[in-house]
Amino acid sequence: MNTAYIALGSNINTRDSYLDQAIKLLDENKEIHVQQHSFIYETEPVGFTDQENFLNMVIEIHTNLTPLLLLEYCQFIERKLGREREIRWGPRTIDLDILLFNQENIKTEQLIVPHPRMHERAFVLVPLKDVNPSVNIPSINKSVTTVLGEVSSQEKKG
Ligand SMILES: Nc1nc2nc(S)n(CCO)c2c(=O)[nH]1
Repeated sequence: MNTAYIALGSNINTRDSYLDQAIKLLDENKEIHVQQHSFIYETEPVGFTDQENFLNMVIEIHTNLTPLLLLEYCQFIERKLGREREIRWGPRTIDLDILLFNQENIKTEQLIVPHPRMHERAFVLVPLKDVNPSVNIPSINKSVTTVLGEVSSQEKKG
């Protein structure tokens, strides 16, 4: 059994509903068991800032799927929930990013794990610590507490 952490985000329309639907679809897969989920955070967009605020969260799953099969299923959920990839960093109904897969380092065309930008994303690190306060993030170049120390207070929802 593998343990993986997935970051979810949405900033279009009924954001809460998209998060709920994505978690439901993950749990409906008999090879995926959602173990825990974080609080839901309202966060200002980083990167491409000319867009609506996001709702972000992180979940822990147990799965027998390989990393690439898990990625394929996450992409299936994004398509099913109407993810348009018009603007690369633009608004999205739902976004699922595989953050960690066991303690593995994975580097393929389709998938890099640990997620390459998770180290600088408070909207990922804060909910990740909700789910597993002592999670080890391989090759982090900044202590999580340092990044968290920089985090302005974020509104907790849910
Ligand atoms: N706050 C926030 N900003 C973001 N910018 C991008 S791109 N994204 C999508 C992440 O893959 C986000 C996000 O999920 N939350």
